Amino acid sequence: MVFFAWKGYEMKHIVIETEGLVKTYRRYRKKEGIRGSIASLWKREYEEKTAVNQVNLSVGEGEFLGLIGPNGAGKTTLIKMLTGIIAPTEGRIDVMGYYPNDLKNEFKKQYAVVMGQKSQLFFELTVNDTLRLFKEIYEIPESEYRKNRDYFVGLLGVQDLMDVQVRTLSLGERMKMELIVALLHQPKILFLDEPTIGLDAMAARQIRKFLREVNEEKGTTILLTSHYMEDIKALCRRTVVISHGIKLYDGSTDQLFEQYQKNRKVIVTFENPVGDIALKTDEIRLTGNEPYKKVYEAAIHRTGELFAELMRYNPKDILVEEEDLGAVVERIYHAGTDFQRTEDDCESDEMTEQNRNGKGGLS
Ligand SMILES: Nc1ncnc2c1ncn2[C@@H]1O[C@H](COP(=O)(O)OP(=O)(O)OP(=O)(O)O)[C@@H](O)[C@H]1O
Repeated sequence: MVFFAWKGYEMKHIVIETEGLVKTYRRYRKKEGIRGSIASLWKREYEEKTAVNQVNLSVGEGEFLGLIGPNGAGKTTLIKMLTGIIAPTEGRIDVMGYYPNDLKNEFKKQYAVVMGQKSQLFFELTVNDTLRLFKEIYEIPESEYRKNRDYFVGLLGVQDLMDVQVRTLSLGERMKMELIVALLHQPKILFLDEPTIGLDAMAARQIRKFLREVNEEKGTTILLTSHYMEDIKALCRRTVVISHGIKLYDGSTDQLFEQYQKNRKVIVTFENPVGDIALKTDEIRLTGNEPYKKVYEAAIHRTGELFAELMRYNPKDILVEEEDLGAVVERIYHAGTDFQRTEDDCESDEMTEQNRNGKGGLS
């Protein structure tokens, strides 16, 4: 694989380091139907799935790192290894001087993990009681607890929700509470797996603002996975892209989008029904066509032209979204293999070596 050096970041004290990290799962496979069930009583068939494959990663203290990749890329598996939930199959892993899967208490007190799809709150308790419970679990002294609670509650503006039962919170409110609970003990590293999943634009924006502030003010190292390019663009100076468990890119987020994001998604709605508005170019494609709504995929440099055309139809609203992650990942993947074919020289050898050392760039 190929690599270009990324000079945009000076690595400070390293808090996460992996070398040749591999996780292979073994899962049971059963053929369909009763015959399959009976056959499996005698002979069980297993398949192996390498979810994370030879990943080298170094994360400096205070970094806000994005981790992106399509479904099944291995992001959650990587986070589970970094937080000690599962042990790696191979490779070296060091998080703040610990081997995470030893699950030492001192280690567990220094990080927090928030998974958008799983809650660690107690649904029957009120928010206040839930926070108190976590104070006890993490053995946080009273004054520190009050100071941290007031700071985070104030920052997210959720003072009015402290006495309500967790089960009555909306999705966005619940995610805010998950973040407060996770940060109460002032962890050095915060792992976030899809924290804005399912949230409306307003709640997602508030959470992004909050996370930026926590990273800047408290110096918390944050590792964020998200399917939303907006999250990554707004928050992470550096991004790692993985696909099929392999690290494809490790470097500047700006550079990633400049080089590999070619299109924008444009969604336009109308008061009155409108027929086809197709532009005669491959660079602006109509991908959704309903009487009151059209969806386009347009090359970034041609969006102006598209807007001009749409304005002629008196649109109610025009929304511009980032391109889907899958297309960007595919482009990175092909860029890597094309480059490898044409520039098989000393420079790329040297770069590949640097990449093995986990120092960043297209791998
Ligand atoms: N416990 C498990 N046993 C067997 N295979 C697993 C297990 N957990 C995950 N996998 C497989 O490993 C691969 C990586 O899964 P993982 O959940 O890490 O991906 P992901 O990048 O987080 O995906 P998503 O974005 O969909 O959450 C997938 O192919 C998945 O089916």
